[in-house]
Amino acid sequence: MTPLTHSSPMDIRCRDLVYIYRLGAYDVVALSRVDLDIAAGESVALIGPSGSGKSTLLSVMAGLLRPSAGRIHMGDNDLTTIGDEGLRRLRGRHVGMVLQGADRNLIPYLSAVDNVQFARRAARLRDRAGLPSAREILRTVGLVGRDVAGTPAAALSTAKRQQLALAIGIAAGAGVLLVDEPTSRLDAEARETVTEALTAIHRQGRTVVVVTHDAELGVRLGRTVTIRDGRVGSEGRRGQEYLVMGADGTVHLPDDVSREIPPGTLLRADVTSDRRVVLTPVDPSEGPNR
Ligand SMILES: Nc1ncnc2c1ncn2[C@@H]1O[C@H](COP(=O)(O)OP(=O)(O)OP(=O)(O)O)[C@@H](O)[C@H]1O
Repeated sequence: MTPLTHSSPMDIRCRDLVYIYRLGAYDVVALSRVDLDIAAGESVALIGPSGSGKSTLLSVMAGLLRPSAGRIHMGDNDLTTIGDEGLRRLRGRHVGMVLQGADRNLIPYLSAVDNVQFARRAARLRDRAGLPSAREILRTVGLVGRDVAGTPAAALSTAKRQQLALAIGIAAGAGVLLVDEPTSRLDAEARETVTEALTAIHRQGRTVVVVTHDAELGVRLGRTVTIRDGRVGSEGRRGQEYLVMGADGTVHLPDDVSREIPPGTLLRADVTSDRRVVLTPVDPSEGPNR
Protein backbone atom coordinates (compact mmCIF):
# COMPACT_ATOMS: atom_id res chain seq x y z
CA MET A 1 0.00 0.00 0.00
CA THR A 2 1.34 3.44 -0.91
CA PRO A 3 2.27 5.31 2.25
CA LEU A 4 -0.25 8.04 2.93
CA THR A 5 0.76 11.33 4.39
CA HIS A 6 -1.68 11.86 7.18
CA SER A 7 -2.39 14.33 9.92
CA SER A 8 -0.87 13.48 13.29
CA PRO A 9 -2.62 10.65 15.09
CA MET A 10 -4.24 11.56 18.39
CA ASP A 11 -5.07 9.61 21.50
CA ILE A 12 -8.64 9.27 22.79
CA ARG A 13 -9.41 9.32 26.51
CA CYS A 14 -12.84 8.61 27.95
CA ARG A 15 -13.57 9.10 31.65
CA ASP A 16 -16.89 8.22 33.27
CA LEU A 17 -18.51 8.75 29.89
CA VAL A 18 -22.30 8.64 29.88
CA TYR A 19 -24.67 9.00 26.95
CA ILE A 20 -28.44 9.03 27.33
CA TYR A 21 -30.90 9.07 24.41
CA ARG A 22 -33.92 11.09 25.51
CA LEU A 23 -37.08 9.64 23.99
CA GLY A 24 -40.01 11.65 25.30
CA ALA A 25 -41.00 9.93 28.51
CA TYR A 26 -38.16 7.42 28.24
CA ASP A 27 -34.42 7.69 28.73
CA VAL A 28 -32.19 5.08 27.14
CA VAL A 29 -28.83 4.92 28.88
CA ALA A 30 -26.59 3.80 26.00
CA LEU A 31 -23.23 4.51 27.70
CA SER A 32 -22.87 4.08 31.42
CA ARG A 33 -19.53 5.34 32.79
CA VAL A 34 -17.10 4.24 30.09
CA ASP A 35 -13.42 4.51 31.05
CA LEU A 36 -11.22 3.88 28.05
CA ASP A 37 -7.81 5.08 26.86
CA ILE A 38 -6.73 4.59 23.26
CA ALA A 39 -3.14 5.63 22.56
CA ALA A 40 -2.17 7.69 19.51
CA GLY A 41 -1.42 5.27 16.69
CA GLU A 42 -3.18 2.34 18.36
CA SER A 43 -5.78 0.16 16.62
CA VAL A 44 -8.79 -1.05 18.60
CA ALA A 45 -11.89 -3.07 17.82
CA LEU A 46 -15.02 -2.27 19.84
CA ILE A 47 -16.94 -5.53 20.06
CA GLY A 48 -19.87 -6.82 22.11
CA PRO A 49 -23.54 -7.75 21.87
CA SER A 50 -26.06 -5.83 19.77
CA GLY A 51 -27.37 -2.77 21.56
CA SER A 52 -24.47 -2.66 24.04
CA GLY A 53 -23.45 0.89 23.03
CA LYS A 54 -20.59 0.40 20.53
CA SER A 55 -21.96 2.68 17.80
CA THR A 56 -22.97 5.28 20.35
CA LEU A 57 -19.42 5.30 21.73
CA LEU A 58 -18.00 5.71 18.22
CA SER A 59 -20.42 8.58 17.52
CA VAL A 60 -19.35 10.32 20.73
CA MET A 61 -15.70 9.87 19.70
CA ALA A 62 -16.60 11.39 16.32
CA GLY A 63 -18.19 14.37 18.06
CA LEU A 64 -21.55 13.57 16.47
CA LEU A 65 -23.12 13.05 19.89
CA ARG A 66 -22.29 15.17 22.92
CA PRO A 67 -21.83 13.19 26.13
CA SER A 68 -24.58 13.52 28.74
CA ALA A 69 -21.92 13.33 31.47
CA GLY A 70 -18.26 12.50 31.89
CA ARG A 71 -15.34 13.54 29.77
CA ILE A 72 -13.84 12.65 26.40
CA HIS A 73 -10.61 14.07 24.95
CA MET A 74 -9.10 13.55 21.53
CA GLY A 75 -5.53 14.81 21.71
CA ASP A 76 -5.77 18.29 23.24
CA ASN A 77 -9.42 18.66 22.26
CA ASP A 78 -12.06 18.32 24.95
CA LEU A 79 -15.01 16.95 22.98
CA THR A 80 -17.33 17.78 25.87
CA THR A 81 -16.81 21.51 25.52
CA ILE A 82 -15.44 22.07 22.01
CA GLY A 83 -17.42 24.56 19.92
CA ASP A 84 -19.04 23.79 16.57
CA GLU A 85 -16.26 25.51 14.61
CA GLY A 86 -13.52 23.61 16.48
CA LEU A 87 -15.38 20.38 15.93
CA ARG A 88 -15.78 21.09 12.22
CA ARG A 89 -12.03 21.78 11.92
CA LEU A 90 -11.14 18.67 13.89
CA ARG A 91 -13.35 16.45 11.74
CA GLY A 92 -12.27 18.06 8.48
CA ARG A 93 -8.55 17.65 9.03
CA HIS A 94 -7.94 15.00 11.62
CA VAL A 95 -10.79 12.51 11.89
CA GLY A 96 -11.99 10.18 9.14
CA MET A 97 -15.38 8.66 9.83
CA VAL A 98 -17.20 5.77 8.23
CA LEU A 99 -20.36 5.37 10.24
CA GLN A 100 -23.05 2.72 9.80
CA GLY A 101 -25.07 3.23 6.64
CA ALA A 102 -22.40 5.70 5.46
CA ASP A 103 -22.84 4.43 1.92
CA ARG A 104 -26.03 6.47 1.87
CA ASN A 105 -23.75 9.52 1.97
CA LEU A 106 -22.04 8.67 -1.32
CA ILE A 107 -22.87 10.96 -4.18
CA PRO A 108 -24.90 8.48 -6.22
CA TYR A 109 -24.35 9.89 -9.73
CA LEU A 110 -20.57 10.36 -9.32
CA SER A 111 -18.17 7.54 -10.15
CA ALA A 112 -16.17 5.87 -7.38
CA VAL A 113 -13.07 7.85 -8.42
CA ASP A 114 -14.99 11.13 -8.43
CA ASN A 115 -16.50 10.35 -5.01
CA VAL A 116 -12.98 9.93 -3.57
CA GLN A 117 -11.75 13.09 -5.31
CA PHE A 118 -14.77 15.01 -4.06
CA ALA A 119 -13.99 13.90 -0.47
CA ARG A 120 -10.40 15.12 -0.86
CA ARG A 121 -11.49 18.45 -2.33
CA ALA A 122 -13.91 18.89 0.55
CA ALA A 123 -10.93 18.39 2.89
CA ARG A 124 -8.91 20.85 0.72
CA LEU A 125 -6.28 18.20 0.00
CA ARG A 126 -6.10 18.27 -3.77
CA ASP A 127 -2.59 19.64 -3.93
CA ARG A 128 -1.05 18.03 -0.88
CA ALA A 129 2.21 16.31 -1.82
CA GLY A 130 2.59 12.60 -1.18
CA LEU A 131 -1.07 11.71 -1.31
CA PRO A 132 -1.84 8.58 -3.31
CA SER A 133 -4.18 8.92 -6.26
CA ALA A 134 -7.90 8.26 -5.92
CA ARG A 135 -7.42 5.01 -7.84
CA GLU A 136 -4.71 3.89 -5.42
CA ILE A 137 -7.03 4.54 -2.49
CA LEU A 138 -9.77 2.55 -4.22
CA ARG A 139 -7.32 -0.31 -4.84
CA THR A 140 -6.39 -0.29 -1.14
CA VAL A 141 -9.97 -1.15 -0.17
CA GLY A 142 -10.34 -3.73 -2.93
CA LEU A 143 -12.10 -1.64 -5.57
CA VAL A 144 -10.10 -2.38 -8.70
CA GLY A 145 -10.68 -2.18 -12.43
CA ARG A 146 -11.98 0.52 -14.72
CA ASP A 147 -15.54 -0.73 -14.63
CA VAL A 148 -15.67 -0.36 -10.83
CA ALA A 149 -13.76 2.92 -10.50
CA GLY A 150 -15.76 4.58 -13.29
CA THR A 151 -19.20 3.28 -12.29
CA PRO A 152 -21.64 5.67 -10.61
CA ALA A 153 -21.84 4.86 -6.90
CA ALA A 154 -25.57 4.13 -7.16
CA ALA A 155 -24.90 1.32 -9.63
CA LEU A 156 -22.36 -0.47 -7.41
CA SER A 157 -23.36 -3.48 -5.30
CA THR A 158 -24.11 -2.95 -1.60
CA ALA A 159 -20.73 -4.49 -0.68
CA LYS A 160 -18.82 -2.27 -3.10
CA ARG A 161 -20.60 0.84 -1.82
CA GLN A 162 -19.47 -0.18 1.67
CA GLN A 163 -15.86 -0.44 0.40
CA LEU A 164 -16.22 2.93 -1.35
CA ALA A 165 -17.44 4.51 1.91
CA LEU A 166 -14.23 3.27 3.57
CA ALA A 167 -12.12 4.67 0.70
CA ILE A 168 -13.76 8.06 1.26
CA GLY A 169 -13.11 7.79 5.00
CA ILE A 170 -9.37 7.29 4.46
CA ALA A 171 -9.04 9.61 1.45
CA ALA A 172 -8.44 12.78 3.43
CA GLY A 173 -5.44 11.32 5.29
CA ALA A 174 -6.88 11.89 8.76
CA GLY A 175 -4.69 10.71 11.66
CA VAL A 176 -7.70 9.21 13.42
CA LEU A 177 -10.02 6.80 11.62
CA LEU A 178 -13.37 5.78 13.17
CA VAL A 179 -15.20 3.00 11.33
CA ASP A 180 -18.51 1.27 12.09
CA GLU A 181 -18.95 -2.30 10.80
CA PRO A 182 -16.69 -2.09 7.73
CA THR A 183 -16.96 -5.79 6.81
CA SER A 184 -20.60 -6.59 7.64
CA ARG A 185 -21.80 -6.94 4.06
CA LEU A 186 -18.67 -8.30 2.40
CA ASP A 187 -17.78 -11.75 1.08
CA ALA A 188 -14.67 -13.50 2.43
CA GLU A 189 -12.30 -12.09 -0.19
CA ALA A 190 -13.44 -8.48 0.20
CA ARG A 191 -13.43 -8.91 3.98
CA GLU A 192 -9.77 -9.94 3.86
CA THR A 193 -8.91 -6.94 1.65
CA VAL A 194 -10.66 -4.48 3.96
CA THR A 195 -9.10 -6.10 7.05
CA GLU A 196 -5.68 -5.79 5.44
CA ALA A 197 -6.42 -2.14 4.50
CA LEU A 198 -7.34 -1.28 8.10
CA THR A 199 -4.28 -3.00 9.56
CA ALA A 200 -2.08 -1.26 6.96
CA ILE A 201 -3.56 2.11 7.94
CA HIS A 202 -2.70 1.29 11.54
CA ARG A 203 0.86 0.33 10.54
CA GLN A 204 1.21 3.80 8.99
CA GLY A 205 0.84 5.12 12.54
CA ARG A 206 -2.77 6.26 12.47
CA THR A 207 -5.23 5.73 15.32
CA VAL A 208 -7.89 3.27 14.15
CA VAL A 209 -11.09 2.48 16.06
CA VAL A 210 -13.48 -0.03 14.49
CA VAL A 211 -16.88 -1.24 15.69
CA THR A 212 -17.30 -4.81 14.52
CA HIS A 213 -18.96 -8.17 15.04
CA ASP A 214 -16.16 -9.70 12.93
CA ALA A 215 -14.01 -11.66 15.41
CA GLU A 216 -11.16 -12.14 12.93
CA LEU A 217 -10.96 -8.38 12.29
CA GLY A 218 -10.86 -7.81 16.07
CA VAL A 219 -7.93 -10.19 16.51
CA ARG A 220 -6.05 -8.67 13.55
CA LEU A 221 -6.43 -5.16 14.97
CA GLY A 222 -4.63 -6.45 18.07
CA ARG A 223 -6.72 -4.96 20.87
CA THR A 224 -10.41 -5.66 21.42
CA VAL A 225 -12.59 -3.78 23.91
CA THR A 226 -15.85 -5.55 24.73
CA ILE A 227 -18.70 -3.16 25.48
CA ARG A 228 -21.43 -4.69 27.65
CA ASP A 229 -24.48 -2.76 28.86
CA GLY A 230 -22.87 0.56 27.98
CA ARG A 231 -19.56 -0.02 29.73
CA VAL A 232 -16.22 -1.69 29.18
CA GLY A 233 -16.78 -5.34 30.05
CA SER A 234 -13.44 -6.90 29.19
CA GLU A 235 -10.48 -6.50 26.86
CA GLY A 236 -8.59 -8.79 24.52
CA ARG A 237 -5.04 -8.75 23.24
CA ARG A 238 -4.44 -10.77 20.08
CA GLY A 239 -7.35 -13.08 20.85
CA GLN A 240 -6.75 -13.58 24.61
CA GLU A 241 -9.51 -12.12 26.87
CA TYR A 242 -8.81 -10.24 30.11
CA LEU A 243 -10.91 -8.52 32.78
CA VAL A 244 -10.32 -4.79 33.20
CA MET A 245 -9.90 -2.99 36.50
CA GLY A 246 -12.13 0.11 36.26
CA ALA A 247 -11.09 3.57 37.47
CA ASP A 248 -13.47 3.15 40.43
CA GLY A 249 -12.12 -0.31 41.28
CA THR A 250 -14.92 -2.24 39.56
CA VAL A 251 -14.21 -5.44 37.66
CA HIS A 252 -16.87 -6.96 35.40
CA LEU A 253 -16.90 -10.72 35.49
CA PRO A 254 -17.30 -12.54 32.18
CA ASP A 255 -20.78 -13.88 31.36
CA ASP A 256 -19.88 -17.52 32.00
CA VAL A 257 -18.69 -16.64 35.52
CA SER A 258 -21.67 -14.31 36.28
CA ARG A 259 -24.08 -17.07 35.26
CA GLU A 260 -22.66 -19.25 38.03
CA ILE A 261 -23.01 -16.56 40.73
CA PRO A 262 -26.48 -14.98 41.31
CA PRO A 263 -26.66 -11.15 41.57
CA GLY A 264 -26.41 -10.02 45.18
CA THR A 265 -24.09 -12.85 46.17
CA LEU A 266 -21.53 -11.74 48.75
CA LEU A 267 -17.98 -12.39 47.61
CA ARG A 268 -14.86 -12.32 49.72
CA ALA A 269 -11.80 -11.09 47.83
CA ASP A 270 -8.40 -12.32 48.95
CA VAL A 271 -5.14 -11.24 47.36
CA THR A 272 -2.55 -13.99 47.66
CA SER A 273 1.15 -13.36 48.26
CA ASP A 274 1.81 -13.85 44.52
CA ARG A 275 -0.84 -11.15 43.74
CA ARG A 276 -3.57 -13.50 42.57
CA VAL A 277 -7.11 -12.43 43.51
CA VAL A 278 -9.39 -15.17 44.78
CA LEU A 279 -13.15 -14.47 44.97
CA THR A 280 -15.08 -16.75 47.30
CA PRO A 281 -18.91 -16.67 47.57
CA VAL A 282 -19.90 -16.52 51.23
CA ASP A 283 -23.14 -17.24 53.06
CA PRO A 284 -23.92 -14.16 55.24
CA SER A 285 -25.71 -16.37 57.80
CA GLU A 286 -22.33 -17.97 58.47
CA GLY A 287 -20.61 -14.62 59.00
CA PRO A 288 -18.50 -13.97 62.14
CA ASN A 289 -21.19 -11.80 63.84
CA ARG A 290 -24.03 -14.33 63.75
N1 LIG B 1 -31.20 7.14 18.03
C1 LIG B 1 -31.48 6.41 19.11
N2 LIG B 1 -32.54 6.72 19.89
C2 LIG B 1 -32.84 6.01 20.99
N3 LIG B 1 -32.13 4.94 21.40
C3 LIG B 1 -31.08 4.57 20.68
C4 LIG B 1 -30.71 5.27 19.49
N4 LIG B 1 -29.61 4.68 18.96
C5 LIG B 1 -29.32 3.64 19.79
N5 LIG B 1 -30.20 3.58 20.80
C6 LIG B 1 -30.21 2.61 21.91
O1 LIG B 1 -28.97 2.77 22.61
C7 LIG B 1 -28.46 1.49 22.98
C8 LIG B 1 -27.07 1.32 22.37
O2 LIG B 1 -27.22 1.28 20.95
P1 LIG B 1 -25.97 1.18 19.96
O3 LIG B 1 -26.50 1.28 18.57
O4 LIG B 1 -24.94 2.14 20.39
O5 LIG B 1 -25.46 -0.31 20.24
P2 LIG B 1 -24.50 -1.22 19.37
O6 LIG B 1 -23.70 -2.01 20.36
O7 LIG B 1 -23.76 -0.41 18.39
O8 LIG B 1 -25.53 -2.18 18.62
P3 LIG B 1 -25.36 -2.92 17.19
O9 LIG B 1 -24.21 -3.89 17.37
O10 LIG B 1 -26.67 -3.62 17.02
O11 LIG B 1 -25.09 -1.85 16.17
C9 LIG B 1 -29.48 0.46 22.53
O12 LIG B 1 -30.33 0.20 23.61
C10 LIG B 1 -30.22 1.17 21.43
O13 LIG B 1 -31.54 0.68 21.32
